[in-house]
Amino acid sequence: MGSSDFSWKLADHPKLPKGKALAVVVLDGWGEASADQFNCIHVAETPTMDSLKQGAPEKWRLVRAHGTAVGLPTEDDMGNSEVGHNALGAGRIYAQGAKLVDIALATGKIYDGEGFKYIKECFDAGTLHLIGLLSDGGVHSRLDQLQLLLKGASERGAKRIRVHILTDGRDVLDGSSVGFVETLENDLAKLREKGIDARIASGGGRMYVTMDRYENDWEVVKRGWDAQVLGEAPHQFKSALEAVKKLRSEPKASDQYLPPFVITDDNGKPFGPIVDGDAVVTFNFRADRMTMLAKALEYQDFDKFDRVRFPKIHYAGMLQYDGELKLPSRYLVSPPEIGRTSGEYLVHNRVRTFACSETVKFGHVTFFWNGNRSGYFNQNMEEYVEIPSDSGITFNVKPKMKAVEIAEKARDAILSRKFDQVRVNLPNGDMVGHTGDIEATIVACKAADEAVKMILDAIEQVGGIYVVTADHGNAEDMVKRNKKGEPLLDKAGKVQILTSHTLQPVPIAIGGPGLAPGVRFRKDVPNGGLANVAATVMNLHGFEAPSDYETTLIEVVDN
Ligand SMILES: O=C(O)[C@@H](CO)OP(=O)(O)O
Ligand SMILES: [Mn+2]
Ligand SMILES: [Mn+2]
Repeated sequence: MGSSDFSWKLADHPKLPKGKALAVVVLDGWGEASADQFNCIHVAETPTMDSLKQGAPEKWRLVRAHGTAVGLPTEDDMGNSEVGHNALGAGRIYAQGAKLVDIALATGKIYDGEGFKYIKECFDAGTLHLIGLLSDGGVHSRLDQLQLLLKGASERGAKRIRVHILTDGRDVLDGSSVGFVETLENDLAKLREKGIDARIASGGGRMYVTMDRYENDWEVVKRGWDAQVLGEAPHQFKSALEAVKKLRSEPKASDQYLPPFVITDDNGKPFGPIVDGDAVVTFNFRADRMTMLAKALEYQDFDKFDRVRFPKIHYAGMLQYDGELKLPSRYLVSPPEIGRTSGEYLVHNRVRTFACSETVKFGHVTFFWNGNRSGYFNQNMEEYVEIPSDSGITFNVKPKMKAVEIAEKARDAILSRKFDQVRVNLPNGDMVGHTGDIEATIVACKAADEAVKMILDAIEQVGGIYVVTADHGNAEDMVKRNKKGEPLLDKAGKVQILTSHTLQPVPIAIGGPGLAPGVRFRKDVPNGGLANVAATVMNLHGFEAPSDYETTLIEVVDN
């Protein structure tokens, strides 16, 4: 399509009417898996979702939510919120950050770009700091990419390198941090043999240090800043391996929540504070949990916490994390250019939109949904409501989270008749699933199901339509399994709890009194994935989807 003949105007759907209130409900971390005691969705009372499933195959089906269906490098890559909501909102499959970084590293293009050149300017006199999530989870970052970057930077003149690690345990098994630190320590020792002064300088668990999101709790970022930039932390160790082993031995310790630590020399002096003249790369490719640190590293004017020092550094992100804010301004790899998202089209076609979640997932139905773009397309047509999340807790303590509050907001928005689309994310299955607490996750799934019920009841009242789906799996499988699907046991004979997302497909259900007779799921899109949902939603608003969108999942048959 040439830019001259481009139009935001969507063609009318030949059969489906406009003007029906449409609820789009995304259950975060709600996949479909076989029914056993580790499937919390199965164990929980979920009468609403169960009744939707009765509509199969015409009104309920499964869609793919992992791997290449959402633009990830391989079919072994579990789904995640960023790629899931990107696909749901954009209606097309983009090579995502993980893959783009792989390509840039494999071709060496990463080193030819403006971002790396900017970083390299500090290599003679300064230190190169690499900050990010240390695991092979592939959701926010990947160890092999860090390894390649270390190699590439050292071959291109970096003489002094400091890695600031964030331990995972959320996209990978809890306890795996020890192995990842060992691997990295070995790599850095090899660099030292080559005369490069390379070390781990600081660390902490991702959920307690640095990787907050959507400004839920700036204290998390501050803890990281103190360790990474100021070289100050409540714990000092001589090595990172000693640090994670020792801190993990505390009661109730977990990789996700390790306290911040710095590595010091024999005199107790931290190895790697960030100072004037240094270069910094945040090596996560995923946006949401690096945006806050990116602001702290980049913005001259900043009042979220006292930075104490604001070093003059050359900072680049692995990717640009926010396309609207252009943050960070320097980056090593260009992000996927996710344009012409369904949200933008619908606004241009007078579809009034309401979007809501609680803080920890708020950006999922706004920022991710709109292609990693913050803010409104058109303030007069859209309203985004954020319900403050609890902060400073792990969500197994309050597994109901704000499900009722989100559902109430959605209900009120639907009943107000001011909106054509009411879109929500219900976080429970995912956020509680990540804690690995099975009892709490069962409570979480029930709460999410009750919230769906409230929203569907409101749709019933206004004669509307609903689309209920999910972004990827999590709560439907809480245990690590062997190839035969049997739970794996650890050395002590206990099942290995799975805190991560899964490779499972997710359900999608359509219905409501406003759904035109004869609308049903097509049979000829058997491999349909999340990217097929946008065209489906556009149809239900009475429009044809743009021709380059992934095909719709529905058809209208004459009864
Ligand atoms: O919490 C997160 O950052 C990820 C897991 O790493 O979960 P989600 O993709 O569901 O946001
Ligand atoms: Mn998610
Ligand atoms: Mn998750």
